[in-house]
Amino acid sequence: MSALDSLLHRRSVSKVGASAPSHRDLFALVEAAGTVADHSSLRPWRLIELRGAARDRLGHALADAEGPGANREKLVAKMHRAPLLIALVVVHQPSAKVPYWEQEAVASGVAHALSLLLDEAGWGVMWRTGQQTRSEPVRQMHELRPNENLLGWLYVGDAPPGQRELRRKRVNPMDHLTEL
Ligand SMILES: Cc1cc2nc3c(=O)[nH]c(=O)nc-3n(C[C@H](O)[C@H](O)[C@H](O)COP(=O)(O)O)c2cc1C
Repeated sequence: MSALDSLLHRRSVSKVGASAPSHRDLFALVEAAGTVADHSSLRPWRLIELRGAARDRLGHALADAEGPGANREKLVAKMHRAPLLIALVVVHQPSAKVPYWEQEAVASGVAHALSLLLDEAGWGVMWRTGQQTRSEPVRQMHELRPNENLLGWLYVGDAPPGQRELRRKRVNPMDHLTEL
């Protein structure tokens, strides 16, 4: 499939099944996603796989971040919407030339590319975040270093069988593209 076709047919899948790509399955996709444009090739990103009980620990960290009113059970259950969560991490590299925002743009590009590649490989994927994404308990649960921040998680599992739902509405290029 061409990049054009892959993008036009991509859909986020909110309800996925119990199978997920293995650690090894991800290698080729991560290698390809890592080819995005990257000023000074700083590689300012990394990914963390969360499977099994790691998802429970994330639910508890989100509940800790929310405080006393949190519905802990519900938050833990939400982390089980997919068998694999891939945490997206921007790793800020010291650089006089490349500011932080450019490095976030690179990490975000990797995340979009990986999401597209997983979709093209037949997996169901959805990028999710939440208000507590950059909270201290969630940082600690991921063992982030001081120069790292989360960009959310790709929820990955097998796509439901049958015809894929087509994109409801495409953007109108004229609304987004101008000339000077
Ligand atoms: C950084 C980022 C964070 C997102 N967080 C959420 C989220 O927490 N919950 C949600 O329902 N959708 C979230 N989305 C949107 C979905 O991933 C998805 O794009 C949306 O449901 C539209 O579906 P589509 O990708 O098929 O157009 C997020 C997207 C991005 C890029």
